Amino acid sequence: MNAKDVIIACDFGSADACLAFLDKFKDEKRKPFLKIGMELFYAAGPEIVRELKKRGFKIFLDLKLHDIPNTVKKAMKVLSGLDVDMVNVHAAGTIEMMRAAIEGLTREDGTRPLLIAVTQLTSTSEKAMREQLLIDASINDTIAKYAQNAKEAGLDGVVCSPLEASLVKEACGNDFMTITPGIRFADSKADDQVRITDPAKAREIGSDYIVVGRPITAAEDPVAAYHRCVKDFLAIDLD
Ligand SMILES: O=C(O)c1cc(=O)[nH]c(=O)n1[C@@H]1O[C@H](COP(=O)(O)O)[C@@H](O)[C@H]1O
Repeated sequence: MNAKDVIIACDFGSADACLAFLDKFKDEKRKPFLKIGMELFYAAGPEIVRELKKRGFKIFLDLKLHDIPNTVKKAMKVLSGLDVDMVNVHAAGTIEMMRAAIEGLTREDGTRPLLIAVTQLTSTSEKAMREQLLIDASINDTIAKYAQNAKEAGLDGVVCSPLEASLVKEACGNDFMTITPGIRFADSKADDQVRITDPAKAREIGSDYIVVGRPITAAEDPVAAYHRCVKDFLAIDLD
């Protein structure tokens, strides 16, 4: 069975802001799994990744690569050297691009970080997909197909909304991982997310990892919000 965890999206504009946020978690028994996305990586560079690895955090480096296969392969080789735990690409880059990503990511000793593919962003509605991207298939069929492509390329799983976790498992098997942003507590606002649900429902549908940003980072008490996610998603009481 896949490991399950809550990943905090550290979407901050500087290393200092991120480290100040993480200071709030310094007395926690459970070290949170962290996601570093474009904002923090572009602001603080690889150094913030090294610093957080040195502090013992697991890191999902979310740079959503999407380019020609050769470029993705070479970029992945660089990211692999950062010793992160998980990285991602856009499945829309094709099976060839995803295969190149794995090649670049695989180190000389055969090890590599987990590689997952974004299917359709959780901010995309079926209407936007149809009218702007000219994809006529349903969201569910599109996600199942992109997940199958990712599996065929040899990836470990996909990013999708928690609402689609069970259909990905049906299409690709239980071991194929589902990493699911688009998490909101029933009493929090959706912001720019469209395909959302709460941590308890994500657990019920079968997500392996939930990715939670603003409901934790913008909360009055981020540690309490993290505990709430862990309790609802993992049934572990940290209080
Ligand atoms: O790849 C991702 O992590 C991702 C894919 C996706 O489809 N939707 C999505 O929201 N994300 C990321 O997940 C995080 C969600 O943040 P919040 O909306 O603040 O919880 C952000 O850092 C997004 O970049």
